[in-house]
Amino acid sequence: MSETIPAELASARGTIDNIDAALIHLLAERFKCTQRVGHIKADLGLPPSDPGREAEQIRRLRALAEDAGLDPVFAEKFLSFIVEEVIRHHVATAEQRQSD
Ligand SMILES: C=C(O[C@@H]1C=C(C(=O)O)C=C[C@H]1O)C(=O)O
Repeated sequence: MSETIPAELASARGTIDNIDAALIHLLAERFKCTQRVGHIKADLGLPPSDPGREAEQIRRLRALAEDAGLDPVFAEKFLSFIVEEVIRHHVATAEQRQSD
């Protein structure tokens, strides 16, 4: 089915695609950084998760979201989704270290 997309819609979608690409690159850099943290923790025998640090991040990101006009509940859910994955990686890194 061929349909003509209005120029304004195509332009908005182009911006969405650019933002999504930026998000993917930002997430990739964040995960490279948390991977380093995972190795440091494994070296030092620190636990994979740090609930105190997470509470501080939630407080900070909720405030940033409110200032930016983003739903703070969504911001917290988004952070928790990412942190859950990071902790899974940290557990795997620690287990790998123990079996080496
Ligand atoms: C990256 C860390 O490990 C975990 C993951 C966090 C994150 O992804 O921001 C924050 C706290 C920790 O539960 C850390 O301790 O800094």
